[in-house]
Amino acid sequence: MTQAGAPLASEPAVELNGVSLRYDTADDILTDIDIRLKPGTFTFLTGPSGAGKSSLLKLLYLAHAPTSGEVRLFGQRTADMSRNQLSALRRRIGVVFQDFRLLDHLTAFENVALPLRVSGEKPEDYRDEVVDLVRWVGLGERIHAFPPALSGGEQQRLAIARALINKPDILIADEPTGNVDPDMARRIFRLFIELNRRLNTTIIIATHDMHIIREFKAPVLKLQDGLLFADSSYEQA
Ligand SMILES: Nc1ncnc2c1ncn2[C@@H]1O[C@H](COP(=O)(O)OP(=O)(O)OP(=O)(O)O)[C@@H](O)[C@H]1O
Repeated sequence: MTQAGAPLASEPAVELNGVSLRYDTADDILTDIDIRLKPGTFTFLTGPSGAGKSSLLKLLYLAHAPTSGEVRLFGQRTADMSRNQLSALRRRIGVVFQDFRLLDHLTAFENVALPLRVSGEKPEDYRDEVVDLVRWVGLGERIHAFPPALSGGEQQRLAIARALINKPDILIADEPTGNVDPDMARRIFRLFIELNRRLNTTIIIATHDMHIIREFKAPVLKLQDGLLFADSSYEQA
């Protein structure tokens, strides 16, 4: 089997083949989903509340395994992987969670640095990189603040910085503008677009926000009753 490493240019970054997901319920939450996303693409995932968006994202960031079908990332079949291989693959995926999951007792700087600290890097080696990233998301003045003292938009941007510190090949964000006003939502999306263009990061964003989808024209995958549809209506906006 291929080891975790740089994606082959010809392989999709994300590939789902006939994926279904059922929790401990009788019915499928997701049914027979096929997705292929090339490296460097930007994709929206939308659909009504309860349609299964978060569940689908969890399959992509390897928090759940599908009930049937296969999930491949960077051309590698994830079902056959050992724990170490899955951990290596997860390090290539940045996730911005719906509820941020920031640690309240750590400063903005420490929250962003945490993934590097956990992987054994020394503060003197990562300090500048963390400061640059915190500035890039517009929180340079708030770098020593603790999350409870930050606004919703500031916490959101801090969660984005933390998801990016490992320079992931894939960024997955679940409703990243759910708690912010339209101006802040636009500002956050500009960061995602810049990241996608500058670093060729593959980006998948679940959102209900049709204004954002229309404004930032990108392919849309729509979930409805557990089925996935490609929606090209953004082209007419
Ligand atoms: N761990 C779980 N165990 C059992 N059922 C679950 C679990 N997680 C989600 N569900 C159910 O799966 C369905 C899809 O939930 P999911 O959170 O994926 O939808 P969503 O489209 O992200 O919704 P929203 O837009 O409201 O966040 C819902 O009916 C939910 O209750």
